[in-house]
Amino acid sequence: MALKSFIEVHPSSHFPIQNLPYGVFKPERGSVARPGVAIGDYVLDLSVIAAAGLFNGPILNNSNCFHEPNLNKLLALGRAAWKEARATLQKLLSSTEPSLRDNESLRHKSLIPLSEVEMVLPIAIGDYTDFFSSLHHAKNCGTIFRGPQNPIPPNWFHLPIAYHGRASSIVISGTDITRPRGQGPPAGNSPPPFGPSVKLDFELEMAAIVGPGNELGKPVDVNAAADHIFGLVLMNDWSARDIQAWEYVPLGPFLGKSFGTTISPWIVTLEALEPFSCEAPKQDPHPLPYLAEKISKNYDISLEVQIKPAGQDDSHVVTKSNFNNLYWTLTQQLAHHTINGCNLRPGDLLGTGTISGPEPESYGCLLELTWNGQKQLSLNGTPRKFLEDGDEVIISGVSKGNGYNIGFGTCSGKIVPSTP
Ligand SMILES: O=C(O)/C=C/C(=O)CC(=O)CC(=O)O
Ligand SMILES: [Ca+2]
Ligand SMILES: [Mg+2]
Repeated sequence: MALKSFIEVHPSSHFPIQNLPYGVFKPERGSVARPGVAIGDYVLDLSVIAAAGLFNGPILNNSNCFHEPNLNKLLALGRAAWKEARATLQKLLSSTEPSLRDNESLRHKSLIPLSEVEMVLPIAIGDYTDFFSSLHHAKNCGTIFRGPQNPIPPNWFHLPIAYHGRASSIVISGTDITRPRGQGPPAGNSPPPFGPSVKLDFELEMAAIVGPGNELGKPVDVNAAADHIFGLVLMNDWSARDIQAWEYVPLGPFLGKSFGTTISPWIVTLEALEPFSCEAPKQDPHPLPYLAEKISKNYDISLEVQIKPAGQDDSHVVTKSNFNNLYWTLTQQLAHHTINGCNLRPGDLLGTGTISGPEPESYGCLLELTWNGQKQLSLNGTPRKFLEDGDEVIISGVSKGNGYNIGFGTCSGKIVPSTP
């Protein structure tokens, strides 16, 4: 029989007992942030569960990792600790286990309605890297930025291309994004125009949260790389296409992407996603030995982006994609990142790159959806080429199982005008 919680969970909920995603929250304004897991419409306060001595497995019984304002200590402990925490929490929340179910005062202290809490960034992010792993996205961007002759650079099929992103401007879902100002491409011999970006875009992405990481000089083997990934979040790599198009030659994205990156508050673990793992696309040419993995895994996660235009009450779906559109796997990305000896640390964030599918309805950003503004979208009659002030972008992600969902909730942000 399917695992069931004593807490009522609606079948459409993203957070059944099979999921138990991790986040960090404040029960009320001004209170201290602490780790929790989502269950139905509640968050379970893990600092209260730890203080009650209920993390009684061999690895976690004396750990203070649940009394921290972020998850970095838990991330550093590695897969054995994560498995122990999951087993403890699934048992504690199950319908047949009395220790929390029948303890009214503990239930009252540890289970808080999600509607009452403030979610904060769940990790301290030391470094953020963004990959470029959807073939469709690479092809479309290449065509738009560099022309149709050779849209995909020759290195693309041999390595997961990436750039170093900016960790300081990563924000939690719900944070407003200020329209960036900067230089755009000049027309003819005129000087470059300067001002608020006129081509502000979203990018539909997910990101991996790094666990223990590796010592400087010691690469991670691709077949062991999954043990270094705690879980996934939704991510919006906001991009100013005019700033980007002018600045990116030859060193890659800089100010066109460093003004804000939004992540969802809940980290869904790889354990919870395991039932939705699927074969990754066949790679041709065969990758070099350090990237050739015994098991090449993707995940079946349905992704959707909605835009709620300025001044309107309803949001409109602008694209539907799936995580399984990625060509390079998470484990190949991580192994490649460390192959030169570069060290990854607990809490590092690895963006997948924009997740575009093959069909125009599955493109992962407005640059592709409107072909750099040559076409416009209709949001129930409201035209859009790029984002306008007041527009809200809402990403959601879910894996649909037999009678339950493993969901990510949403990742949203609203554009506010440039500051002069
Ligand atoms: O093709 C380019 O020059 C740039 C493409 C991007 O903007 C993509 C980037 O941020 C990586 C990604 O999201 O896939
Ligand atoms: Ca990106
Ligand atoms: Mg960004």
